[in-house]
Amino acid sequence: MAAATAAASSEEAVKAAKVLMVGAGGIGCELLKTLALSGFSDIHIIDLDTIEVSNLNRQFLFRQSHVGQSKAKVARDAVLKFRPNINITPYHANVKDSNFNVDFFKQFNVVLNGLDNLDARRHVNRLCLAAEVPLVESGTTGFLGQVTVHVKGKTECYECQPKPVPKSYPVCTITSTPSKFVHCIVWAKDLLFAKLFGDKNQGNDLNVHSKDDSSSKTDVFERSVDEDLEQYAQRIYDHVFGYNIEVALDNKETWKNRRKPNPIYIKDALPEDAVQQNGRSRDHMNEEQDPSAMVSLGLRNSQEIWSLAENSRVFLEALKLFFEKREKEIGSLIFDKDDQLAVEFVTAAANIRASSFGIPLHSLFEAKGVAGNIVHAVATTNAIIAGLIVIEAIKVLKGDYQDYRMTYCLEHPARKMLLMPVEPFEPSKSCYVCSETPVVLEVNTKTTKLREVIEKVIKSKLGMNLPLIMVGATLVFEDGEDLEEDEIANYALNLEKVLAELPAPVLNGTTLTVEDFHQELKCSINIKHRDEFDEEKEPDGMVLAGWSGPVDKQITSNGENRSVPSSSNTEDVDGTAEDISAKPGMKRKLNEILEAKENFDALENPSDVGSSSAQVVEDDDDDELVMFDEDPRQSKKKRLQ
Ligand SMILES: Nc1ncnc2c1ncn2[C@@H]1O[C@H](COP(=O)(O)OP(=O)(O)OP(=O)(O)O)[C@@H](O)[C@H]1O
Ligand SMILES: [Zn+2]
Repeated sequence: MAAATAAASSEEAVKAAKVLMVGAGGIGCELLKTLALSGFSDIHIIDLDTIEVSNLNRQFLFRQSHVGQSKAKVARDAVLKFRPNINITPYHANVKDSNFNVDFFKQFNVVLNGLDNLDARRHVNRLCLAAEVPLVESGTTGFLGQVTVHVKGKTECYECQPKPVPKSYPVCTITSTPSKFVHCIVWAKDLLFAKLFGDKNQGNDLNVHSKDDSSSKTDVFERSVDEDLEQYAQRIYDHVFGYNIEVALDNKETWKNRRKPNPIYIKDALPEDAVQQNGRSRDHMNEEQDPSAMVSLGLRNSQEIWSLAENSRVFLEALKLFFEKREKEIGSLIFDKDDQLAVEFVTAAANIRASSFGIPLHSLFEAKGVAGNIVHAVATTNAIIAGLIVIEAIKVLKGDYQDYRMTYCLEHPARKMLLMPVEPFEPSKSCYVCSETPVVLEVNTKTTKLREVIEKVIKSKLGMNLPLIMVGATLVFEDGEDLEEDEIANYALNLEKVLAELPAPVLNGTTLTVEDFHQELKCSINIKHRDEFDEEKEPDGMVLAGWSGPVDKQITSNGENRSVPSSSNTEDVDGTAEDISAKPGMKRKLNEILEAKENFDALENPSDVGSSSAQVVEDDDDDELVMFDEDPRQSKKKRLQ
């Protein structure tokens, strides 16, 4: 649907508009209210989630009695109470569902995002481009926030600019030489928790060897059928905090210039009778309640720092509770900051490890913040951002593209400005999403299987869900539900073939055409053969150039990238608030405007972009502040005229 004519008044434009809101969370609730109060009368809302207790502090359209119900539907009902004559159409669904296709998007004059994850944001960006519907995109992280406008052919799209890569840690720091509490948390969460309760087939760098390795091939983390749970919990404790540290100490070189860790065995941390007594009061626990080590141990204050003994008790108890009360989930658990028992386990494990390495211990509340990459949401920021979304939406509806602004909400006023408007940029000519520019993939075509290219590049980096891959006129792979059996078998064979041996061989100079019909995105990948890759620097064994998307990773190096699972209610790392630092032109402008050092810090660190709970708590003092240098690309970049 074409934007209204430039001559339209704001009021007329608003009245005539049909808008789609994606996300009815922290920003979404504010946005729906502001839209309704601004005169919008045809609003559609998509949100896949149901209301949780933790949403109630800021998602003010929801009440305790709504917990468990669809956010989109409850938000609609709440707003209709004070604006009964408007139309609000809720969809309790994932925006990535195939019925929300290009035709669906085309019915709207503007799309407004109040999302909390990169995956969904990219998807909406692609559909808006395909449907030629303007997108107003937003995100907040604590006090920081931003609203950006994306109009095909006029401004850059959401994916034109690279998003900063979230902080990653070398695996050896995590597994062997932690120096900060966050390193212990990553170890406890991504290695130990994953090893004990997650998918056993997943790679894991946790050292699981025992000294007489040659004789014992068994995984020390496996619980044998007849092993008493008490014994098992103590054995794991002694293995990871005692034995593994002793093994690490054997490597004298490592500790030449570092403080040596102390191995901790359960007998040192807890007197034997305390081990026996542990969790004794559990019998009084309410069976209805979710199992909690804190409850069964009578620990009440999540803001208090537990002693080593208390952490040890929580560790043993939490481990036992997982096996006793949540056995069915073992093998498929993924750490979730809202899973109390998981947070208790990770806090205790991180603290015991921190004790060993002489790192200060932290409370469960703090540990949860670090583990969940939580920056506490600020309702006011969401309200400000929602207001700005509506302001930009009205400009879009009126066709006032000269006046579009990307607006950044800062933590501290600089030259009395708390809201900083910046003119949008033109679309990037090298963006594979909104321009036809091919990307280049350097890969060893003789050893790399098609499956690896699909997983590591096409799905993970290019963000395609259901790709179709052509080499010249030959279709080598297709994903989707409507395939014939022989096609499925044929593609399965191709997946396991190396590129050079595909029915249409992929060699140096070959161009792959990749298409995702659902996203209506088509992209060319030019192949460049390379024999060798640096395992440390290029762990994927392939390098994608001309790609500007972010990578959600927590641990890098020695061959492994670990993805942070992306889901709507976790804190996907993505780019909004930090886009600021990623825009070279903006940097210069910011440099002129901002003086306060805190503003620079604030802009460099936030990571999400989620509308509320966002991201990466990064207190790394060795994190260099990226200074606002002149970027050579800037001279080529033009402001929107
Ligand atoms: N793919 C998607 N389709 C539809 N809605 C989505 C999708 N991804 C995320 N959302 C919705 O976007 C909203 C983002 O809101 P917000 O950041 O406040 O998150 P939240 O899950 O409500 O809160 P928190 O993450 O702090 O617990 C959520 O309501 C979420 O359900
Ligand atoms: Zn683009």
